[in-house]
This record gives sequence, C-alpha cells and structure tokens, in this order.
Amino acid sequence: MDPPGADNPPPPPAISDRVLIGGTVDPVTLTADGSLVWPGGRHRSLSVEEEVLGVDAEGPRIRIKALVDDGAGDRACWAGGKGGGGLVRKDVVFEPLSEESRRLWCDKLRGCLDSLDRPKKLFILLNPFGGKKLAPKTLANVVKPLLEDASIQFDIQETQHQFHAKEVARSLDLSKYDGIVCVSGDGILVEVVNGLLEREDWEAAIKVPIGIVPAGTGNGMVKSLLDSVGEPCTASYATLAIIRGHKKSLDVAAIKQGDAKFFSILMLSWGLVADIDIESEKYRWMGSARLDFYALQRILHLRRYSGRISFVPAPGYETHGEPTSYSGNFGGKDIVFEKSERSSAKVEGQGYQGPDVKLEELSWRSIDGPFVSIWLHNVPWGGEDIMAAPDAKEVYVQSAMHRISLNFEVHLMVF
Ligand SMILES: Nc1ncnc2c1ncn2[C@@H]1O[C@H](COP(=O)(O)OP(=O)(O)OP(=O)(O)O)[C@@H](O)[C@H]1O
Repeated sequence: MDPPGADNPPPPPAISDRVLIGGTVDPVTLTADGSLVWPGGRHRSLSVEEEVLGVDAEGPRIRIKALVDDGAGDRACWAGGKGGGGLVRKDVVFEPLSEESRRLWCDKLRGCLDSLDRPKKLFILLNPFGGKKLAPKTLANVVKPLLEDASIQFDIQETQHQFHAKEVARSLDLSKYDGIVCVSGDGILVEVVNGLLEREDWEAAIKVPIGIVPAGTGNGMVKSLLDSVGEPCTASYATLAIIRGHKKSLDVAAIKQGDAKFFSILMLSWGLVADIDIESEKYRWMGSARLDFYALQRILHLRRYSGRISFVPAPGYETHGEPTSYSGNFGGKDIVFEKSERSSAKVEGQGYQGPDVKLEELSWRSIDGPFVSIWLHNVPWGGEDIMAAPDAKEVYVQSAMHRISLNFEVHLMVF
C-alpha cells in the first residue's frame, strides 16, 4: 500500500481521542483500516487484524493484548520457552479521560475484533506422547495463554491410544466448535481427517477447519503452511495463525490397499521412507533421533522393491514414464480397476466414498521398478527439516488452520 500523502489521504479515524498513556496525555487513534496508533515508544502502532489478540477493560483502563514480531527471526523468545519464534507479547495500556470515552473505545476495539471472523470455541486434541513429548508443555506455555488472551474458549482431549483421535473426530459434536486443533505431529492430524471422513455427515464435517500446532516428530503439514508465508514453524506462529482464523483448502487422497481404505493429506510412502518410519518405532526411546539413526542403517543396507507405478501426470509432467492403459498387467498379475461409474477407492458403509472420477477416461502412464523409495507429496515439507517435494502444489496460505477439499485419489499397489 502507498504511504498516506496528498493523493492518498489517511483513512478517516474510527476513533481518536486524548488518553493517558505511558504517564502523559497523548492522542491515540484507531483508524478505519484497523490500526491503533499512538505517539512515542518503540512500537507505536498495532495492526488489530495481525497483532491484537484481545482487549480487556480494567477499571478505568483498557489493556490491549498483542503478539508482535520483534524481527528476531525464529529466535525462541516467547514465554521464556521454546517454540516462541520471533513473537513477543506486548500489552498496550491506556486510560481514557472520561467514562463515555472508555465505553466508546471498548465498543470500537471489540467491534473491530468481532468483524475479523475469528474462531470462538475450539476443540483441542493433544498427544502427550508425540515427538519429544513436549505437547503438554506447548499447550500450557504457548497455546493456552494465547487463546485465553484472544478470549477463545476451548475443550481439551488428551489422546489415550493410537486411533483415539480418529474415534473422537468420528463422534464429536461439531456444532459446538469452530475448529479442531491438533497439538501433535502429523499422525493425529491424519487420524482426525480420517475420522471426519468416516462420519455419516462427512460432507459438513470435513468443512470444519483443522488447526495444527507442531508437537510431533513429523510436523510437515504445519511447516508447509507456515513456510509458504515465510513464517517459522513454531508453536506461537501456528497458534497465532489459528487465532486469526485463516484457512486453506487441501486435497485429500483416497487410498485403497487390499481391503484397507483410508485418506491421506500429507504424503504416501512406499519403500525406504515407509520402512524408516515404521521400523524405527522400536527406537522411539531415542526421540526424533530415531529417524536419523534408522535412516542411516537402512541407507547402508538398501533394499530394492519390484513394482510398477501407474499414474495420471499433472500438467507439465506428461513426458514422465511410459503410456499405459487404465487396466493392465502389473508385475505378472492382472490387476483390473473396477469398472464403475465412480472410482474403486470406496469406503464401505457410511462416510466419504472417494472422488467421482472415471478412471478409464484418464491418461495413464507408468514407471517400472525396482524402486528404492516412492514418496508422494501433497505439500512440500515431509517434516520440519525435510523439504522432500519443493514442486509439490504450492500452499498459498497465511495459516496453520486449513480446510480440506476432496479432489484426488491414489491406488497403491504393492506386489
Ligand atoms: N496416548 C498415546 N499413547 C501412544 N500412542 C499414541 C497416544 N496418543 C496418540 N498416539 C499415537 O501417536 C502417533 C503419533 O502422533 P503424532 O501425530 O503426535 O506424532 P508424529 O509426529 O506423527 O509421530 P511421533 O509419534 O513419531 O512423534 C499417532 O499415530 C497416534 O495414533
């Protein structure tokens, strides 16, 4: 935006008044575009949309609770703990000179916040055993205080076992919440998506925004979302994004493997990466080092997998692989996709049944193995420090809160 000048007059003040601030009486202005401006000090203005969490009336005074970027990059500095990023808490307190002025300031500031369509009540899923087991600390030191400052109510459910998050998402009364937040790694997020898609009311359920605060070994989704807008992958940036209520639609892959059917939003792997992920479970006591440790072992003793990947290329990738037909002979076995109006990746019973695509009408290509690893990515980052697919569909989002859209389907065949 151009700076205010003769051709670009400043927006009319929504409210401007002389108030007691920092021991002196000075003019403070809330502009029509939602900036709070006052004289003196280092930070002399706040953007209500981007920085203000909430407003409290404290007797004759008004406290504006904000979270500002101190320009220190991803330095951990918030709440004296890790996960803060370059965000620092900043309260601005001032005292209007009359009761009428105080009431007007409260109304204007709260009206400005209410117009931002932020969530009012969230359901938080917390995995105390994800990653370095820091989720409870992250919740207590970062997520809770920020949500409280933003006057966002929340209910918390700790996950008790594998697939608990999925069960909860399948039966949760979604009408009570404006979003589900996972304080976890990517595993809980994927469970939530699967639980929502298995509901009878899946079409409405999958529109409930899902937020994620990094607290696992793999935090690829939140890293991809925050990195796309140049923000560090920390708990406070993720929580701020959730408070601000920004959303991004993502594709869901419907997976069929034998009789098992499930949905994926982050990635699919077969071969090396899947082996590292699954087989390193026995080294969980090492924390996140287990992945590096086991990766080294697997790389020193590489396995190769026979197979054929059949795929429908994205625009620009039509020359990859060889042309093939929709049904064919794969690795000595005849595998024929179901001839159906809809696709073959159906989930029996209620819930999402897979995308409405006629597979036989698509232009298939194939690549023959042996393969060391197959890694399909929906977003660039597979983990916080694994930029596995820089060209994966770009995520233009200023948020760690995303909506899901249902677009593509993957058939994974191992033989
Ligand atoms: N109370 C629990 N005890 C054991 N496992 C659990 C519990 N709650 C959830 N889980 C399982 O922990 C797994 C990992 O969860 P999460 O998403 O937090 O982390 P991650 O980054 O995917 O993996 P990691 O566990 O390696 O950190 C999930 O698959 C989930 O089913």
